[in-house]
Amino acid sequence: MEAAKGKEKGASNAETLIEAAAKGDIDGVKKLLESGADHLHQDERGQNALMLASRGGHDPVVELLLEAGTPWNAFDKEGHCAGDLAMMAGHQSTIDLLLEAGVRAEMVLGALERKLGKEAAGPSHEYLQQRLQYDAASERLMDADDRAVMMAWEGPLMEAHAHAVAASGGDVLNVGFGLGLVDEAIQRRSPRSHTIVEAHPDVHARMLDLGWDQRPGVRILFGRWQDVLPQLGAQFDGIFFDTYSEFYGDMQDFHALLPKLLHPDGIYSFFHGLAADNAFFHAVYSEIVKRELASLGLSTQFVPLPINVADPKIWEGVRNKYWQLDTYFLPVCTVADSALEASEQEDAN
Ligand SMILES: C[S@@+](CC[C@H](N)C(=O)[O-])C[C@H]1O[C@@H](n2cnc3c(N)ncnc32)[C@H](O)[C@@H]1O
Repeated sequence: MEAAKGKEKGASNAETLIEAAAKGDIDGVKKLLESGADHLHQDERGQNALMLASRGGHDPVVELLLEAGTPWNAFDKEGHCAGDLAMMAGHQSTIDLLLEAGVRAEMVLGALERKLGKEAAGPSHEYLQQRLQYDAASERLMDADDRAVMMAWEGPLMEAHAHAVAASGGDVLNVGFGLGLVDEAIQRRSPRSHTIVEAHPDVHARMLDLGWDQRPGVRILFGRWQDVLPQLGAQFDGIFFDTYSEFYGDMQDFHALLPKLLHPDGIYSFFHGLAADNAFFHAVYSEIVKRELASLGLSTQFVPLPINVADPKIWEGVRNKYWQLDTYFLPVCTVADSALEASEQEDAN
């Protein structure tokens, strides 16, 4: 009887906490947290106190709940996290608070996972042993599980990536051939040299069938970038990276090669599909990758491009609807002025 009463009181305290958070009642929220109210509790719509405080733009309450340990990344029943609700309501300072919390949490988690070697046995090797299929119109490259490796709707994005990394000619490196969309767009810009790294035997065979090894300035390096790039000893004016079935940790490893691979005046870009099934998670990962590239001496700008892949026909027969958002943030990375100054200073000494 006593236990049941305690449980009832706990539930009603948690509901009161949600109400106080929704109103931005900081004193009420403080008192309820001190009395042990459950800040993880979600109401019938799946919303918790942090989500409601975020929707209302009540920054002091949001800060308090984050400090109390409410996770930034819980979802309500409609699939929205606190950051999505703040974004929908247009509360910029609340978005910034949640973004910072998300970035910090994910960076710590990522570092921990890497330390524990959780990503070591990645799916990449499995992928490289599967048979791939190009459809008749060359609009899709599918793996053996009906997952799309690359789709033609990305054409305009690939054109924009090629423009970013190859507009001024020079020596260009592309990692991952897929449908060859970005490589066609790079070729149209007549680069001095055009190096393509591709690991999958079926894709490599397709490249040879299409005569890519005969194209002007083209050099094909067949193998995983992890194996072929470290010993390359060349610098590029433009680099594009777009692989498949790899972890974020692989991308971090690739980025660690950039100080060697990228010419000081060069431009780096990558397919930015990080956490692309949720707008707020995507923003968190945009910030994480930007900070990590900054630690390698690169400065990143994201160029927003509208994108519309809502038509279900586009995804017919595809198991992985890997894009859900209406804006693509195209990354353009250059060597930061501070990194250039530091290297000039080193040369002078
Ligand atoms: C998404 S597709 C690239 C699409 C390409 N940007 C285009 O414009 O069509 C990814 C490509 O990366 C290749 N790939 C995957 N892992 C790789 C690795 N570790 N090294 C080199 N290529 C890899 C895949 O076989 C695939 O051809």
